[in-house]
Amino acid sequence: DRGLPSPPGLPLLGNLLDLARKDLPVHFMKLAHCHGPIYRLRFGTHDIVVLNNIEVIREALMKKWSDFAGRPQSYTADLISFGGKDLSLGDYTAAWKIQRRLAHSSLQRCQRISLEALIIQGAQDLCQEFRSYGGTPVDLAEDFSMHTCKIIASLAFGTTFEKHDPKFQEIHKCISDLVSLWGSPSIFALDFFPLLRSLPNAVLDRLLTVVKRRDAFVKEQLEEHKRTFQAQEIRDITDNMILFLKERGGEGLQSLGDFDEQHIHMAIADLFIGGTETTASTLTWTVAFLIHHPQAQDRIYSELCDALGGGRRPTYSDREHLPYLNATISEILRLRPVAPLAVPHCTTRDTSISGYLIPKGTTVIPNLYGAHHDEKVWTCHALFQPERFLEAEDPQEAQRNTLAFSTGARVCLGEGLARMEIFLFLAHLLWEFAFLPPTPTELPDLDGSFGINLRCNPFRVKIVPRTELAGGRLQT
Ligand code: HEM
Repeated sequence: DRGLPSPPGLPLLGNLLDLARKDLPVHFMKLAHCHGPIYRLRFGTHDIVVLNNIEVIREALMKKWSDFAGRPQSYTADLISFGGKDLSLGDYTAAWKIQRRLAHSSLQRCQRISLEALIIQGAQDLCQEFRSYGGTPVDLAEDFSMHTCKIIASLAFGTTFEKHDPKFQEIHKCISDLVSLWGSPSIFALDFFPLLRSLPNAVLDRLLTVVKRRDAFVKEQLEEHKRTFQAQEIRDITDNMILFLKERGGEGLQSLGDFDEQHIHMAIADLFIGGTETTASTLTWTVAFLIHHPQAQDRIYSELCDALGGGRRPTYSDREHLPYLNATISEILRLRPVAPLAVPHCTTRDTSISGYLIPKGTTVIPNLYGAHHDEKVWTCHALFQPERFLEAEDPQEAQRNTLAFSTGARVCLGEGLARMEIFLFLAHLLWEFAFLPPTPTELPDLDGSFGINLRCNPFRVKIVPRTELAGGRLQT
């Protein structure tokens, strides 16, 4: 990679201090101001290439998608996924390709059968819950997380959990813990400082306990589904995967090379994890921004009243008639992409970006957050302005410039599901309720906290039925 710009580092430690920053996406953007949209960071013998604008991200992940389809292998990822048989963290191997295709087709199949009705039911349950608060200020992040978890549980296992079911609460907590422990610095350090692996590590112990619980739950579901499986009646993602096992793997999976049942186990676990915190986090961010922008809430409400014309509840086909709600969703995904640095990629062969050589095995980080805040592409990039998607010279180009779900071989597998959930939940909630701060000065923090996810800091909100507002409006 001769000539690739490289911010100065320290002797031996290289750019460790850059990589250890909490606000990595923002820090990477600042480095891009000095060194250009693509640069290399070095740590020990590891090279990490960071991509900071839409052109270089598209060139790598779309145009040369197979060159950038790998994942860097790590000690800790191996530890939690039967030696790296992971869907989201697994490398670009023949077995991974089968795993991804199977996960994709299983999800598609369930989506065709029952998805919209399932999500609308979830949205109505959530409305019921919000009504029950009677205007008392609440933190609704947990409600969003529970309800999106219920939907993916239903798709994955065909199980309709009740919110208060202890088993559901346990697995929901297990997933939240896994996501937050995985992002902790002492886990990150284990991958780069092998000496630490022989020392006691309380965070790693907790992570392994949580992983054990996750695996016991997935295994139990798999075994139960195998017992009750009927080929004529494929009810959910797990059934679909068992069908694949029976059809293709009846004779011991030899025809599938390294692919085995642990790949199926991990695919289910990953869909379950991916389906819980991400969508919920986007919904929480939307409410936080809308509390700051009551005029945007009123505009969405007016649009919903016009499109629905009376008592009917929103369906997914209404999205064609709700441009401002769609623009609001695009703006939230732009401003606060929940996976701001995607998941690190790794080059599968010697390749290049912008004419710079990138050797095989290099870790590549697409800074999606940086691309969404590029002032050359987005005027007043830090401001919440849904109109930008409606008034852009080329609205489709504006859409293409947002990459919250990434792109290419590793594009988010749950994008279709997430988009439908976000739209239907918001349409139902914003049609029935207005979201207000508990007091005029208690407004949500809009900066959030960076980790592997970009999380909204906790806030309280007063949820008021539109029917209780004068003229149904927040603003006159
Ligand atoms: C707002 C919601 C969501 C956002 C913004 C989001 C974003 C992302 C991003 C940025 C990636 C990494 C892509 C890359 O490495 O280039 C990803 C991967 C992934 N997502 Fe999502 N996601 C969301 C919801 C979901 C849902 C609902 C599911 C499950 C049903 C899901 C399952 C996955 C999986 C399995 C991967 C790994 C794909 C692979 O490595 O091949 N995501 N997502």
